[in-house]
Amino acid sequence: MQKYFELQVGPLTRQLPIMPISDTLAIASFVLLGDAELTDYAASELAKRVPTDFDYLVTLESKGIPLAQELSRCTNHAQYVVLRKSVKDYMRAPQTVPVSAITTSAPQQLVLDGTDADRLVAKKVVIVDDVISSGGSLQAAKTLIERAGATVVSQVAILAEGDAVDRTDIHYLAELPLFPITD
Ligand SMILES: Nc1ncnc2[nH]cnc12
Repeated sequence: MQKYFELQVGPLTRQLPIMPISDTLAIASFVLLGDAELTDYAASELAKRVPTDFDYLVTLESKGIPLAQELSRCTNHAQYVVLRKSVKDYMRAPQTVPVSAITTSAPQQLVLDGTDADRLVAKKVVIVDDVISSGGSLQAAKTLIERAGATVVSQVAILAEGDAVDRTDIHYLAELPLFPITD
């Protein structure tokens, strides 16, 4: 029988299906894409937690994109930057770093388009994502942003998962447990 974790974010409740991702670990599957209500609520709350003075939000493809869009609107920022998972033909001088993520077994990469890298030179950046878990994606994002000559002034997410709940260098709205599989 399908098991669920009840997630509470402020006044909003969601039933997240618990899905195995390996022989030993299951996660409560949090899919922000398509959840307009939660995206808007989370953005309005995160807007209170980001510094007043920053230049760009930077998010990671793909689940962070609607959140960055709405958070940009809430904080009056006309543009934000999306770090992609693959190099596209239309990119100029893309820069890549390897990344390991809890939900993807195959090696992944994170890509910053050179045009976006130029925009980030000497800028103050807030990284925004849906979930921070192992921190692998966040670290890769930070590496790309700093290589471009920008400074990360804050890191925010809707959820912190597993050990990320103890991090003091991120702001988040709710905790998400991991579910070890024992038999
Ligand atoms: N619990 C989760 N659900 C969806 N994506 C994730 N990425 C990291 N943890 C996740």
